[in-house]
Amino acid sequence: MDTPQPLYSAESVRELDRQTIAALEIPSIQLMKRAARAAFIHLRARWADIGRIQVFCGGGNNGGDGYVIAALAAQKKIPVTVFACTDPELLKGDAREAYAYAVREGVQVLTSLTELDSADGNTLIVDALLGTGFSGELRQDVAHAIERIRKSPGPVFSVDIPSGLSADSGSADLAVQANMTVTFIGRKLGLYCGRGPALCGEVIFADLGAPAPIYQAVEPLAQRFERSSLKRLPERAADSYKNMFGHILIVGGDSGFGGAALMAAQSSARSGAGLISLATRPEHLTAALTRCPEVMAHPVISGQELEPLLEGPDVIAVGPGLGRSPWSEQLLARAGRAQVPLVVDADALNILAVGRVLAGVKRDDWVLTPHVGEAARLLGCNTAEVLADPRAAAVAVQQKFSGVVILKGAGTLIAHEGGVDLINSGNPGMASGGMGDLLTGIVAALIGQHLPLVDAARLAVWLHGEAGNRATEDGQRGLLATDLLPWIRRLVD
Ligand SMILES: NC(=O)C1=CN([C@@H]2O[C@H](COP(=O)(O)OP(=O)(O)OC[C@H]3O[C@@H](n4cnc5c(N)ncnc54)[C@H](O)[C@@H]3O)[C@@H](O)[C@H]2O)[C@@H](O)CC1
Ligand SMILES: [K+]
Repeated sequence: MDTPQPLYSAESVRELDRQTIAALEIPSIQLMKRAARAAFIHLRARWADIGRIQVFCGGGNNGGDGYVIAALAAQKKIPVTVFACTDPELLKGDAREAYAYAVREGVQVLTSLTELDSADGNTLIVDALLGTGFSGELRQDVAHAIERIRKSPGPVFSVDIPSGLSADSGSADLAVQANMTVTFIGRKLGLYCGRGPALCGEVIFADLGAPAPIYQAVEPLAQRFERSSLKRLPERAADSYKNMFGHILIVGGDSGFGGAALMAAQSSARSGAGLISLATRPEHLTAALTRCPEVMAHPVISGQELEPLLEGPDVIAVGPGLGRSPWSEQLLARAGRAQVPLVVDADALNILAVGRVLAGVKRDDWVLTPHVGEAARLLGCNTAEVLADPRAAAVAVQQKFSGVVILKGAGTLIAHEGGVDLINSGNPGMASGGMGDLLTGIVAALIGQHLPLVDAARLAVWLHGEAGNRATEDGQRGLLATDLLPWIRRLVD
């Protein structure tokens, strides 16, 4: 198993920069030149035949990287122009030195956007306006430069991070939309969550030769798990029997929402659960048994009828299609008292947020799976606040309710007692009804097969996204949640 990738804050990467310079015993301008060379190599590999380059430079060291890249392009006889967003006279330190280097190499530096030729499809834009030093509201002059980059028809290459994207949170108002981002020394969390995955294009990491021991001393914000770093289910013994792999009870499916509970049951089944029960409105029984006869479907018209069903299962997943009616509240209240691990999703989270049911309850043995809207309700804030810092929101939900919190998104965050994990899998085709119900069923099935809660959450998020990717052979639009089921089965072993 590989170790996960650490994801850092801007402040931590600055510390890594300092430690790298000290450990390598080189002047800081040399590290800047390394960064620019690494960026230039990737840029040339991707756009070997580009006609010309326009480099947009800011007033800090990210701009400094840009000036060095411009100098390297000039050395290779690629037509290159710099737009200096900050008057070069105002540059300091390494950035000033980098500017002088570009001028020595004959690079034309313009200080007004009106003087800059319009970019065409054969113009590569190098975005070196803002890196890890960006904070607060965008200044007008930089905003104009970003708008200009966004209008250019050709490819865009971002140095370290797309300008306007927050390295710490992945939030952005106005930001550069890149085709490729080469990021230095430490991976920034913001590249992988929130708006990051949509803005960065392909992300390439260049460690610039930073020695491995420096990473020990700096705390990351999160750990990124990929397929190779996930704990998997063990092989099954030849003499296995169904009771070894967990009995899952799915509770949900109020009138009008029967499909959600059924899909959670189906995804549990396809993730290897030994036995599956479904507690739902009587009107959904025939459809459930027709679609998935392996499921033991039970009609419940009140919380009382749920009571005997709570005796058998090893894991209970409550929420898919649960609704918010008195029936829904009764079911959540009963399910929430069961002494087995719980997976809590969808309307169960919305009911929890209101606080009439399970008020003040914290459990170490539950997994909460909110999307951004549900997380906002759980925290009593609005979705914009969650989007402004999804990691902080995931941590806040975890602190309020304990257990494991899966905050779903383009970069899904998993907050637990040991820290925060991030998993990028899936695609925009998965923005359709029923996808969350599948995830709930997968998490429950993996817990039922004895993975610790955090490992179950990680593997489930990856499986879910990867199944979504595999299922897009026929396109992303029109992808249905149930299209993922065969893929979940193929990937779970
Ligand atoms: N420190 C080092 O050792 C290295 C740094 N490198 C580069 O340096 C970058 C960090 O450099 P800096 O710390 O100088 O910071 P940046 O260059 O990322 O940002 C500072 C600049 O952004 C402007 N700025 C900040 N907030 C703004 C806002 N809200 N609106 C508009 N403008 C704003 C500041 O006025 C300043 O001009 C990294 O991202 C990386 O690209 C690389 O050269 C590798 C080595
Ligand atoms: K940048």
